[in-house]
Amino acid sequence: MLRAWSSADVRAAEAPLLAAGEPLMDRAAFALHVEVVRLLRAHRRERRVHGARVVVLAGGGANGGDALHAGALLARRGAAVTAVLAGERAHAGGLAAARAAGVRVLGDVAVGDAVVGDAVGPDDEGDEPGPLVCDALAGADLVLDGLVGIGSDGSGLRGLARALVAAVPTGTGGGHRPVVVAVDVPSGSGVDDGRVAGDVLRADVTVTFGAPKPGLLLPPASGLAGQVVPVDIGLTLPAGGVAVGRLEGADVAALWPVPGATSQKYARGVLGVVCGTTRYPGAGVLATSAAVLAGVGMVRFVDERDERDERDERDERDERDEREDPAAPPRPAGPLATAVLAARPEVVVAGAVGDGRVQAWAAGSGVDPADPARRRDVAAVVAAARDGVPAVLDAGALDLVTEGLGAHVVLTPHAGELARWLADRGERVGGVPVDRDAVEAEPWRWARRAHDLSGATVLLKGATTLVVGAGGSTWSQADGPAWLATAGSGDVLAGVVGALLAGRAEDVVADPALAARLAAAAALVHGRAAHHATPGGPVSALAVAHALPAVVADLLAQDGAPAVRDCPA
Ligand SMILES: NC(=O)C1=CN([C@@H]2O[C@H](COP(=O)(O)OP(=O)(O)OC[C@H]3O[C@@H](n4cnc5c(N)ncnc54)[C@H](OP(=O)(O)O)[C@@H]3O)[C@@H](O)[C@H]2O)[C@@H](O)CC1
Ligand SMILES: Nc1ncnc2c1ncn2[C@@H]1O[C@H](COP(=O)(O)OP(=O)(O)O)[C@@H](O)[C@H]1O
Ligand SMILES: [K+]
Repeated sequence: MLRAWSSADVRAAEAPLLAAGEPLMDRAAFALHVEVVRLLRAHRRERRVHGARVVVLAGGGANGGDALHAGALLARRGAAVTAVLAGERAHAGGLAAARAAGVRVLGDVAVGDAVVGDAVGPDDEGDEPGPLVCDALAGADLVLDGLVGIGSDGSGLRGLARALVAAVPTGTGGGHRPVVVAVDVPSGSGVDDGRVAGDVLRADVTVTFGAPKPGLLLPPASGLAGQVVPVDIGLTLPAGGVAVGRLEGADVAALWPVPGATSQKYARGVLGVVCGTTRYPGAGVLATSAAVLAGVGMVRFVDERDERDERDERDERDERDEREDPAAPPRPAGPLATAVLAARPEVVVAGAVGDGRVQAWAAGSGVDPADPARRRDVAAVVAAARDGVPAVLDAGALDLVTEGLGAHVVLTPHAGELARWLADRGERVGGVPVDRDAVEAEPWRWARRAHDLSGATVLLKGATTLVVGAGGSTWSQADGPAWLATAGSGDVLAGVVGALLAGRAEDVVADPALAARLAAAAALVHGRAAHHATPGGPVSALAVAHALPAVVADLLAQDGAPAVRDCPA
């Protein structure tokens, strides 16, 4: 499990060690330079550090200090290092180390009595990089982004720092692009909330100290961090203070409901499904297939009834009452259930919500809000969920969700659906109703808001899927390829979430916080199934469902014990 702590927790953990004179910055810089050495060896044709051209972008705080110290270590190993000072001051120790190691320093900042360099800013403001800086960036093998770390307020870089980021070659059109290593965090990104305001240099690797920060796991900032490499600098972080977590394979294996030798299908969990309509049966097929293939004990699929069916049933019941005959004859499957049975013959068809017991529900995928009969079934599921039955509510069930649900209920909107749900409840940003762009700019904020308003666990789908559960506990999963953005893949996810809720229903009722971990586990398996179905290529939703058994088997075949990859390790 990867866990992120807030910058406040990291600072609090640093404070006593700094007071005791522990060389935290030396540890950070040493680990940073080791990672840069690895990258240079991997990326340079010459496979060595000697002669590599490295540019250090250094802000005026300790983040710049880390970068300058690492630059000094690289220079001592023969790299040609140029440091560009972006602040009105520079980290004195880092600058001294860099100069002593032969780093070329460009910048206009005053350090002590001396003015260092003259390479920045042909204009009066000094916030345009000069030609020496641009040349260094154009020829760099690797750029270290040490402009600002956890000292940033996330409102966007300013001044020369912003201009330097804009001057780093992006490689568009096949041009040269240096490897970019972010120091602690990509400079200027929202360290604690994942916001991105203004330009942030996209990193290939972020070397982060003490613990990952939430912004490295939270979109949109997480999309700019590249590979996150946590470095242990000896901090002790508060055990209960994790701001955001990310499950890994072993954690999911430990959560997965696995039958024992004496298990039977009912005890393993029955999932009731109200997904799809006669007009759009696909969602019924996909959600049901996914639940079966994720290993649920049994699926009870609630068939769609139109008004004529309901009239016939009423007449038939009245006739039975007259005959005093209590036994209802089995109802033939309608067109929707027939389509589902054709794909999954093991499914049991029910005539209505409440016909037969279930441990959990999956409802709403592929249900059109304008379809009154199906919506009544969905509403019955929402009522059951309100009464305490674990449930996953998707798409066409979301607008029936109001406040006061518990965290045993998992909502699975995408950004557009979440925005609509919030806007319908009067949520506004900048004076206008919340829209998809607002949710995509601050997905954590709005997923938490939806959790606060509904009481439910909220799984917000996207390239990175966020889950906010009881007490605001947050999981961030980025396990699937972009090919997973294909019609019907959300229906598959609903089926997987449902299978897990059914398989662990008793545990979820006892501890609703578990629902968020199960939902995150479902997202991981869903993403991996897409990779597994067609490695590197396009994937259909049904193929994702069909890959589930193999992915689950792979996970379970690994050591089932959760590997807590904590930081410090
Ligand atoms: N203490 C230690 O031993 C250890 C610390 N560690 C490291 O310290 C980092 C935290 O250092 P920190 O607290 O000095 O803050 P930091 O992130 O450098 O930012 C302050 C500087 O940024 C500037 N700046 C701010 N906003 C800006 C903007 N929008 N646009 C442009 N500039 C902006 C601000 O400028 P000013 O506002 O002063 O003009 C100031 O110069 C942490 O992330 C980790 O890397 C690790 O090595 C572990 C050991
Ligand atoms: N760029 C992406 N990379 C990886 N996964 C994605 C990406 N975009 C969307 N997804 C995933 O694809 C699924 C799409 O679900 P959804 O939007 O409900 O589609 P549908 O309604 O067609 O089933 C979600 O699980 C989401 O997390
Ligand atoms: K940085």
